[in-house]
Amino acid sequence: MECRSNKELKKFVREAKKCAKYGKVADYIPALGKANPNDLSIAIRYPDGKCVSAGDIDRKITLQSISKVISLALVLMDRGTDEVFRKVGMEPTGDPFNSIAKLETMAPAKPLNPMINAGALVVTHMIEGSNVEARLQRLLSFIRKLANNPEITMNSQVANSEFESAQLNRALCYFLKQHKVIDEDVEQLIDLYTKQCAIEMNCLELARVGMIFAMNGIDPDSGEQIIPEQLARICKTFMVTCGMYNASGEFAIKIGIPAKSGVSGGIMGAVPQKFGIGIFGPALDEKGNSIAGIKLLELLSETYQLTMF
Ligand SMILES: NC(=O)CC[C@H](N)C(=O)O
Repeated sequence: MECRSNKELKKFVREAKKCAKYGKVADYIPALGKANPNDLSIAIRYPDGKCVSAGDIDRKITLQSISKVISLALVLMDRGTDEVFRKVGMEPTGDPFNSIAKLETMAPAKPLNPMINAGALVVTHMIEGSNVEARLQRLLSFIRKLANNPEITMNSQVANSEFESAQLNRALCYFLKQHKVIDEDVEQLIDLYTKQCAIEMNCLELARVGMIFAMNGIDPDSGEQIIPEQLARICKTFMVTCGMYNASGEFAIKIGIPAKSGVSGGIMGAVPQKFGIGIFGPALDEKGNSIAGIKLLELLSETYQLTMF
């Protein structure tokens, strides 16, 4: 059984919205602090082209940490698994996404996984190109293909706002540079990383990207294998084990689908072989996940038995 009507989805959104008041909009990136905590929207994109949605689905949101799974797919395609996993690990962490603690206790200083900031910075470091602009364009053209919109771009106001305030991410970079995990100029890497996080799209496009992962890298509209199957599987596995930060275990038990969230309040879901989900609900819980977005996924998972376990 699947949700195939906007009306039904609206009912779930109304119910899930009730818990938005218990969350808080992220404001450590000042530009994100302006979001309305009561917003909640969702789109579901099926491989047969059908789409159902509820809420303000034209509103664009910045990807933030959702971009980590996309940059990982690109870098795995460009450099192969051996090179990538020499520099970043495959294990979940019980720490918050921006924590520096485990880096210090790991020898060599290898970030535990690509979904925490330390690991994502290493992945972004590996995006190929001669300068920041060329590397950003490379990532953007990949994302435009996944979302099927050649106009997708980044929000420079949000990028600048994060660039000004990303001192913790700078600290992670300097630590990684000291230990020779990265070797580029830190300001340059922060420039590219904050631009990557500020790439924006609406829920429908986010659901389409989720669908490509759900379909193991195939674009069902064109039949093209955009991401090799084995690499799409790796990305989905990280979504399950680390995609919801240090709440990934509870999320796997309660909801049971590969998903990746971002501090803008976005969640991208990939229900294997079935559909992609894009959610926007900016009020976050204490771990940085959309509080109403998780409730909404819980309701959907219960109703339509979406768990993959
Ligand atoms: N969890 C997130 O979405 C983090 C992304 C954000 N740009 C940061 O690095 O802090």
